[in-house]
Amino acid sequence: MTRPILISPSILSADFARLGEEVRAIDAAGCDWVHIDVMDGHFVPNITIGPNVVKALRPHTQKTFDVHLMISPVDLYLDAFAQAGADIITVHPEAGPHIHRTVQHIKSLGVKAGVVLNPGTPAKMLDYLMDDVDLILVMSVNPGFGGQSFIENQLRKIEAIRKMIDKSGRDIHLQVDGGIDFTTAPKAIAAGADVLVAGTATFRGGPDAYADNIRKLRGG
Ligand SMILES: O=C(CO)[C@@H](O)[C@H](O)COP(=O)(O)O
Ligand SMILES: [Fe+2]
Repeated sequence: MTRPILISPSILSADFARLGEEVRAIDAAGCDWVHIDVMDGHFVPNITIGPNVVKALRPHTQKTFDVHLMISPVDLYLDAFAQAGADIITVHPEAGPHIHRTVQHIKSLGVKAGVVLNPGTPAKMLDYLMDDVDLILVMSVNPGFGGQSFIENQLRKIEAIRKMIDKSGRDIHLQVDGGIDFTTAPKAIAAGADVLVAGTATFRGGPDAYADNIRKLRGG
């Protein structure tokens, strides 16, 4: 089955001194979504941005803001990211005590809810979330940094989750994040992913290269 492939560039690899311009540039270059990595220096060993920056970026594009929260405890900050303009909020089950409650909370804010699995987290933990999630994200690196190498055995997890989604009959995006480039993108798509996050591979070469990079990642 062929499904549309969406590209969500991670702005972690953008020039942070010119973030608004960078978001406009990837929008003009044909990205589908904008992936925003939020890190707290506690859940992951890196610190990035908070809701104020998301809010400041919101006027620069109308594309979907795909916000990947790597913060713990996560529940305290869901409202702030929704108010800042997130369209999708994706959370790690390890970042709070009650993942089912966290998913309901996100949905109650009128935002789509994603759940993200670290490389060591099994697909099985999704069993009782399939009725509620809008997106499942498979991390193909350990979270915290851009520019890491794709962990090949996550392809098996993507295949397993694709089967779970098809069986559910629900419209759930299957996203993959980490080490996605022109070699690994086709493997992730073949395994069943329909949304590719790519930081390094989108922003490599500067603004003149973004459109080409996005087109190649999509398989065009
Ligand atoms: O969430 C993360 C890392 O924790 C990612 O979104 C990275 O930002 C992806 O970067 P590349 O591997 O594509 O460079
Ligand atoms: Fe991410």
